[in-house]
Amino acid sequence: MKVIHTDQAPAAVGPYSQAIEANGVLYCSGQIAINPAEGKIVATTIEEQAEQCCRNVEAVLKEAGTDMSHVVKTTCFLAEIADFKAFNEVYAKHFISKPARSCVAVKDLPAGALCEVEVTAVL
Ligand SMILES: CC(=[NH2+])C(=O)[O-]
Repeated sequence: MKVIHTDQAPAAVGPYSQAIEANGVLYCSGQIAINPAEGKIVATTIEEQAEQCCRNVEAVLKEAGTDMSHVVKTTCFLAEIADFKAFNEVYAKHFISKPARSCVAVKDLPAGALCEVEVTAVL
């Protein structure tokens, strides 16, 4: 088991690692739209936040030596299901290989985020 950490993605906001590699699988924690340089969410719209989430995911994958094309499953959380279409438009630009996905709306997300993206990748 190996802990993955990069300063190019936000530091954890709770007791978890950015990702854990185990048996050839990379389990990534959910990414909210924290800008790693600012240490806080600066994006305001769902499109901007989805973009930042995807960039954060990409940074963690890169640190682990992989990329979006190796993602096999994602779980996406939205604070508002009304954002589904706008979220999808940004998401689709990043997850070209269309991994399996579950997308749900939840009551609240950490730090008041509008969305969160969690991925699992095969190394
Ligand atoms: C943001 C996140 N992944 C968490 O567990 O709070």
